Amino acid sequence: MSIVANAPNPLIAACQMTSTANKDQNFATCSRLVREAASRSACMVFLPEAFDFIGSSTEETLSQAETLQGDLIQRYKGLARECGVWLSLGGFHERGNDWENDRRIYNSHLILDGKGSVVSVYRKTHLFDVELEGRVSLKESKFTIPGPEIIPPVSTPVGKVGLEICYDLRFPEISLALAQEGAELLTFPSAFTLTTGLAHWEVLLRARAIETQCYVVAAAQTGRHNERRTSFGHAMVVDPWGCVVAQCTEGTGLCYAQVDLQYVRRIRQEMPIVMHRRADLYGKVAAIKATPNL
Ligand SMILES: O=C(O)CNC(=O)[C@H](CS)NC(=O)CCC(=O)C(=O)O
Repeated sequence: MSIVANAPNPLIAACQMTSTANKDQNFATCSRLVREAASRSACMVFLPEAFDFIGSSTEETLSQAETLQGDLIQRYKGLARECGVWLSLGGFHERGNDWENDRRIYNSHLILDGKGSVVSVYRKTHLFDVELEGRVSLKESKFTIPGPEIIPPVSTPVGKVGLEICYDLRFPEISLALAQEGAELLTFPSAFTLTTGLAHWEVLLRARAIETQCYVVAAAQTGRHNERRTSFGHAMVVDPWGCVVAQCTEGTGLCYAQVDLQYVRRIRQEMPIVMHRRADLYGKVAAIKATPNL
């Protein structure tokens, strides 16, 4: 144990919640969680994908989408300012550029600073189009535009934060790219399905932490959102050695972790995997193209 009284490592909080279609109710839940984290001196709070709402149909989802200038983000800006905390708003249903014509959205992850300014926006690049017979059927691309780019890590009071969302977790290339650009923490705000979460959630998060030597912060949706959607939960923080250092219990709540950037540096020094990478060999893997449906 090394809790140094005069030089505490900054504290972060990862949230877990059950969004419904009711935006006001979800905001009330999130603002309670953020206030609680702030009262315990967390300096950055991470909210999950779809912290704004989870609709029970495509129509309901689209009808509630807003722009970054809309009322909801305005309210979150006020919350960040009032509490003086940085916020990761992981997975906002953002109206796309050509909304009037195509009614399509982005799945957007925003970072707000402690004054309430938007300092970064990442739009989810890998969309969840998955059909597991009798268990999972989601086609995100039906109403979502894939983000065009990876966003460089953002400097925050807890370190350089790389932005991802949920299903991005399954594509190690984006995590490696963010680590290469200097990320010290990777974020995966999520709404993992129960089926895939049981099988894959923790092992994927720990793998991304170990291979990038980053902290991994994964806020999560949990429980039953409507008659058709249930999420896995298990919001957690993993340290750069792959240890789960915080995890939420059942239901709505938070878990806390201290971020030790010295530890990141030490692990990278002791096991310099970046130096050992054989980039000369992997070209073919990175270049694999999607093949048409089998
Ligand atoms: O639909 C919304 O409103 C918000 N978006 C989501 O919940 C997204 C797309 S449907 N969910 C996932 O990516 C689950 C990934 C997953 O479960 C896995 O990779 O196994």
